Amino acid sequence: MYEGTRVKLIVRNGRTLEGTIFFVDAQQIKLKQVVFHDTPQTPISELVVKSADLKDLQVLPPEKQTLPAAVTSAKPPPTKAWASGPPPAADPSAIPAASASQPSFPPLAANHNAQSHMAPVNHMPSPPVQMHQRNPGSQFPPPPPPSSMLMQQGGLLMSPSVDHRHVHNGHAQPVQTSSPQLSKAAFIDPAIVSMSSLPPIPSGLPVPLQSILLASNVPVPSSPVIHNAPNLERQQEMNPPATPTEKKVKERNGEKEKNGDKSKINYFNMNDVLDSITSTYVPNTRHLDVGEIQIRNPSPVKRPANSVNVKKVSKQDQSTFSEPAEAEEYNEDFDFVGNNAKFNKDKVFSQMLSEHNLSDVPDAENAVVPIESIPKTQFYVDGKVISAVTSDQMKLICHLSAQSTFSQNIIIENAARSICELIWREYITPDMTNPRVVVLVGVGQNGCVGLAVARQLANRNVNVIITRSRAYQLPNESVEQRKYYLECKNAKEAQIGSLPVEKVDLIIDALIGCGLRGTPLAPTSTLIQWANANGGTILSVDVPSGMEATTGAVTDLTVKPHATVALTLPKTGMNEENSGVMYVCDVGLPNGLLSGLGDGLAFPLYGSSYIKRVTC
Ligand SMILES: NC(=O)C1=CN([C@@H]2O[C@H](COP(=O)(O)OP(=O)(O)OC[C@H]3O[C@@H](n4cnc5c(N)ncnc54)[C@H](O)[C@@H]3O)[C@@H](O)[C@H]2O)[C@H](O)CC1
Ligand SMILES: [K+]
Repeated sequence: MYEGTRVKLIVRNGRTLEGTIFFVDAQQIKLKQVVFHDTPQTPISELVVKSADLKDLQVLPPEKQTLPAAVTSAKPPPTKAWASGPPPAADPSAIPAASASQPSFPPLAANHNAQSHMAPVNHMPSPPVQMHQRNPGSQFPPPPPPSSMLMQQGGLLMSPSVDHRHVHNGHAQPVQTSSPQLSKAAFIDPAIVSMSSLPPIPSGLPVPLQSILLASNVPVPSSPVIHNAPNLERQQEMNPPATPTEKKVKERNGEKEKNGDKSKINYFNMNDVLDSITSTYVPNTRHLDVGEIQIRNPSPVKRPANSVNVKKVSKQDQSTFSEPAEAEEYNEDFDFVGNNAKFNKDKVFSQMLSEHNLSDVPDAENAVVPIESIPKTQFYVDGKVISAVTSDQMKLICHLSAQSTFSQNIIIENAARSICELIWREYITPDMTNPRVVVLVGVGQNGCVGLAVARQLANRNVNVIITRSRAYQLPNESVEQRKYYLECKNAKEAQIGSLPVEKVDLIIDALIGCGLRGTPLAPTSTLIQWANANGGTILSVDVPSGMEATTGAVTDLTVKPHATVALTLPKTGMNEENSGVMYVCDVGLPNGLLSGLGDGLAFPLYGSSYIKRVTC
């Protein structure tokens, strides 16, 4: 039943994504139509999230079952940089049009100071409701408010007061009263329950399902989940025959008892849970036969007599507790939110087991996308969060700088100087005699930076050879930068076929940056293969050539660098496996120009250095 359900996940690296479930089992949730909230312009058609990588899961209401509209605005107009060479020949693996859409810059954090470009304090992933509120331009419209929706008012998280005693069509209907009150719910968003706040999952149960369960476990005051307890009673009266899962559960409970373990696994109907969540979000929908959510040792709490947020626990409600008690004990105000952690989660897992016989699940290991390869929007410099950008966002940065009166050659020079700072510190050291450096130069702006690095090194008597992937066809910065380089006394340029076979000391990979389209074609691919085979230390400019900057996707025709210096900001696809040691460098773009990108980006605090180490 949950196949086709659209869900919102928070994964281990703190990122939020939405997708439609098409398969779920103990190890994984397979999603299609996946959109990361921070990179909505780059939807991913299929994604497998390992259970171990899940932090939270929320089932979205039916209104959100469709993929957010793709950004259809025109791609950035061609810049001088893009005119630097014709696109590669038709390539079936070319990046689809969607990735060329106008990038957007969602805010990174509420406390980010855009004007000063100060790195914000690290923050926890925001619950969806708050995220929508913070990002009015978001392509994700907020869902209809759940009864417990949090509201942000005056910097405090507020929960609207809800009186559930109103009844419509025979069902309790939440009615929001006028004055929001600060409530306990302010600190627990029932729509997305933090797993860390809940007790450990019993062993032997399918781990990813805990998220579904936790997400569905919305014991907010007067939740329809609780209201439908009578249905459970009816169900129990009917005493249906035990399902295979139920049998398994009984067996396990038997074993537990034998081993002196008093805890019990309970049986749960997952479909009902998911339905119930939907009904929590969507007013006027039927309330469902969900009464099996159980609370262990629920504790009554006293509330002020005049509180409108009071919910009496009825006798019916008690059947939802795993250890039902005498009616009197609960016939008073009950703190459902406070008792959140006591709800029994196990039943859901058991039901899921029955629907997906785990022994039938194919070995999905190969299909699993490690969470590390999911694009990251945050990295760290000196312990502070900095943003990462997709290739489209980077193109927008390049476009803005190209459109401004600020000279491209200044950016190129700054990038090269910053990279040289690292080279002199780490890669060409005084103990080296006559170090040999090969600079692989592409036809775009990435190549320009390589040419400027080559000049800086040649000026200091380093034995430099450049090799271009292609001759330049238009007058542009590439032509200018090559001319400047060739004006150095000891400048050398080699044809592709005459590159040294013996190991060189350093290879500067400046073939392709964010302008990659599809798998590298010859002769660029030949240069990539040469670099990987040479054995010399490779330093990539901006991104390893041949790597898709947004996703980090690599092929056999991707440079495998020892280190990568990202220009301006790291790219979302970067990690230490595909990029080596990661650095980010200041290219000196005026910060007023960058503020035109919106206030969502956090830049490194460079201090006296122009290049900084980046960590995940
Ligand atoms: N503000 C900054 O940080 C700046 C960064 N810059 C760097 O410029 C690149 C983007 O420049 P662009 O010219 O758009 O693209 P590339 O240099 O990455 O290369 C495009 C070039 O590559 C060829 N190409 C594309 N795909 C293939 C392929 N599959 N096979 C072979 N060749 C391919 C194509 O012909 C294009 O011409 C950015 O990443 C930074 O590194 C700038 O310095 C400006 C400021
Ligand atoms: K590169």
